[in-house]
Amino acid sequence: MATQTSKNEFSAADLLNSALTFINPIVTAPFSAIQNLFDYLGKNPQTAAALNKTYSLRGIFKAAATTNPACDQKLTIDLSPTRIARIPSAIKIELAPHGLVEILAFFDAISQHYVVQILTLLSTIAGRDLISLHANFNVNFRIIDYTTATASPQSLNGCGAHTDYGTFSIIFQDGNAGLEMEAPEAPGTWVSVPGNATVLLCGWCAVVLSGGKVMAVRHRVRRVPGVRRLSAVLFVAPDLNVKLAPAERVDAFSDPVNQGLFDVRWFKEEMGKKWRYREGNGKLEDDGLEQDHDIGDLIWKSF
Ligand SMILES: O=C(O)CCC(=O)C(=O)O
Ligand SMILES: [Fe+2]
Repeated sequence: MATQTSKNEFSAADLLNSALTFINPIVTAPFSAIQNLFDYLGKNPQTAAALNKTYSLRGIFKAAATTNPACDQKLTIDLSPTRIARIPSAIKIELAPHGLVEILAFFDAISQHYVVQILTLLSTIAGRDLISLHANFNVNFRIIDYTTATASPQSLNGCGAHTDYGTFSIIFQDGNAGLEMEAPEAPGTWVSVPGNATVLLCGWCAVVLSGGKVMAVRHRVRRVPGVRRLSAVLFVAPDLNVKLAPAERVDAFSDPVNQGLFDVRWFKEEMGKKWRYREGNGKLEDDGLEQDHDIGDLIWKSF
């Protein structure tokens, strides 16, 4: 179960024993800059459209929540290094004073401090070197606005239940509660995470690469109608060409996973299809569950 005390530093034992670890981050997330950037793009739809054109494959600023009541009721901005590299300098210069510079500096500081440190701890647990599987810095920096100006103002659904796809994620919150984790010992029971906590949790890739020694935790976000909540998430995943397989055969894993038939690129795409469906068009309550069932079926052996 989760440790309730935040720590400056944490150990492999903390990660091993908790589905979710509370951390006391070296810097706090710049929520006024985050709010500025959302507000600016909301008021300047031409800039938002120009920004999205630069990464049309998956988008950068996703605002479906304001038009489509059937999706998660939030806005997101994805600032992965690949996306940032493609944004023309004119747009970067326009957005710089509206939060972009501060937000990127924050994510840089956080990833420089934590990525290798946490991969080192996870390597101890996994009994294999995970750092070499993360050589290409396959990360995403996401900011999220659980806005009140939403297509479905009464909806409680901010983000449906899911397990992150990658190795680990660090979630920063603005003080407003809403994040919930599923109790590992009582599936279906949701425990709220305090709104001012910063949490570290692991995803599917960590489970598989560690041969099941690292736990991933299902989580979701409930909205409070009328309350705006902001969060910032660092997602860290293995390189896209890494084979999603344990170092040694694990009986509980499916044959394709044990044989190394999937790579991270394929897995991300597979999860992404279901994710986009949910973010864009899905039914509200249960599709996170469905997504996890489908992914669980790929990974675990069926008995
Ligand atoms: O906004 C949050 O607190 C968590 C978001 C999340 O779990 C995700 O985007 O994967
Ligand atoms: Fe998540």
